[in-house]
Amino acid sequence: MKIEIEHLDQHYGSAQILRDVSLTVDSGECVALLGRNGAGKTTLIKCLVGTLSPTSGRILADGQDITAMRPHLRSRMGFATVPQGREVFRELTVRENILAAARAHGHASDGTIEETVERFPVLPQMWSRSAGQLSGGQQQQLAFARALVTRPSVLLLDEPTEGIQPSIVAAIGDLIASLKGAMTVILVEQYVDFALGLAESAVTMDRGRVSAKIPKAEFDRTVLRTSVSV
Ligand SMILES: Nc1ncnc2c1ncn2[C@@H]1O[C@H](COP(=O)(O)OP(=O)(O)OP(=O)(O)O)[C@@H](O)[C@H]1O
Repeated sequence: MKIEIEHLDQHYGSAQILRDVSLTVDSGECVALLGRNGAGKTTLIKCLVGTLSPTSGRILADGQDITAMRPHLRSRMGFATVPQGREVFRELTVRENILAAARAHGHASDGTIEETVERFPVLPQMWSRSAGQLSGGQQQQLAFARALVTRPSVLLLDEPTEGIQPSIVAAIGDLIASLKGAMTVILVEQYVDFALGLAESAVTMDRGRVSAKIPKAEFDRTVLRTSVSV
């Protein structure tokens, strides 16, 4: 699915967080969204998910204006997210977390769950545990599985490596690499090398503004790393 963000502004009260953000992400493209703490990356992701409404501007999905569309309808349309902090349902079991997402999209019994869970060998071992008992890395894998059982066409990832041990980071990197081309991916990351290793293009965000999109061939010639380091 192609995503077009046009002149998006967002405010929290009187504070302007997003400033005239425009960005086009082609169908199947993986774009890295980089920037310091507080730059506005999560706010932009929430505008795409639909949990925040922009003050002005438009968001188009395959040409359809979805700016005012509610989150569950965007989800049905093919948007899925792995939010910052994972936000798994801690009181529910691993199975229940996955089943709830799959069921909401009509994929409870068509083989999608089995096919998805195969990608995360740790999850079947934890199947009946409550999600709150899982380690951070295991919860992150559950959050990915929960997103993927919806068979998304757009995957919005908000700092998937945050607070995760290196072995799981590598597994998450392999997973994202395997998804490339099959869905549009917007990858918010502070871990610049991880993001640039996966993305085909990158944008940096600074005080609510995004840079022009930088193609992979130009990653080394840009100031991407320094513009993000804290
Ligand atoms: N609910 C809120 N009310 C008021 N201000 C907020 C709220 N949420 C975020 N902000 C502010 O909006 C700005 C952008 O925050 P946002 O979380 O989008 O940044 P970010 O680039 O994702 O940073 P981080 O890497 O820390 O998650 C920050 O100045 C933050 O303090």
